[in-house]
Amino acid sequence: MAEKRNIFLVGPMGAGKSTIGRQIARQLHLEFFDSDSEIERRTGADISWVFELEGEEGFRAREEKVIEELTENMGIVLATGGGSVMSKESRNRLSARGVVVYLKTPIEKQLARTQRDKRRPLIAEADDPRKVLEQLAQERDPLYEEIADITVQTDDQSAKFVVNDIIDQLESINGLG
Ligand SMILES: Nc1ncnc2c1ncn2[C@@H]1O[C@H](COP(=O)(O)OP(=O)(O)O)[C@@H](O)[C@H]1O
Ligand SMILES: O=C(O)C1=C[C@@H](OP(=O)(O)O)[C@@H](O)[C@H](O)C1
Ligand SMILES: [Mg+2]
Repeated sequence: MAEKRNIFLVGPMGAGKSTIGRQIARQLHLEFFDSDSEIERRTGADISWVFELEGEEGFRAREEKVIEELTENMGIVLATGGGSVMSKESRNRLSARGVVVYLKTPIEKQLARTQRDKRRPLIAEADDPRKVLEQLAQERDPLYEEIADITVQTDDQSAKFVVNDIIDQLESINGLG
């Protein structure tokens, strides 16, 4: 049997990492994790509360720890938070321990898909969410590119289409599918 490798989803807020990651896991019969959900489970607080109490720095430390531990697994799907690639350690762990799928998404789509919610304080509390997303993209896009094994555009494609596209591409990578 082929070695069971991990699948890690990276990309900006609203790219669909959590939604698509869960569906890929279901289709491939793999266990699914979401770094934000894991932080919420461990702290008993929602993401915006973690930001409020511990600042972004505190949240990033938790995120790095969760990624460190989850990347030790074998045969999981992990949806990361959009800022996880800011950590060099996390980038190294993600690229060493699985196939990294970058969900590339234009800011227009990100805005449409991200309503005010408790998981995205960086834009929920911003006066100009578009500007924030543009700044984050400038900083982070090269980091997503740096570790991506597969890049998928998620503009107008349905989540289902994106899931099938990723699974097709995973099948052509040695050891998966
Ligand atoms: N390909 C897609 N097409 C349309 N809507 C999508 C797509 N992918 C995700 N969504 C929707 O966008 C929103 C944000 O998706 P989510 O998975 O939370 O993104 P992320 O985890 O990357 O921030 C959700 O409401 C989800 O249903
Ligand atoms: O881009 C970011 O810095 C963040 C993205 C969020 O996750 P999603 O990418 O799943 O929305 C969440 O981790 C937090 O609000 C910070
Ligand atoms: Mg998510």
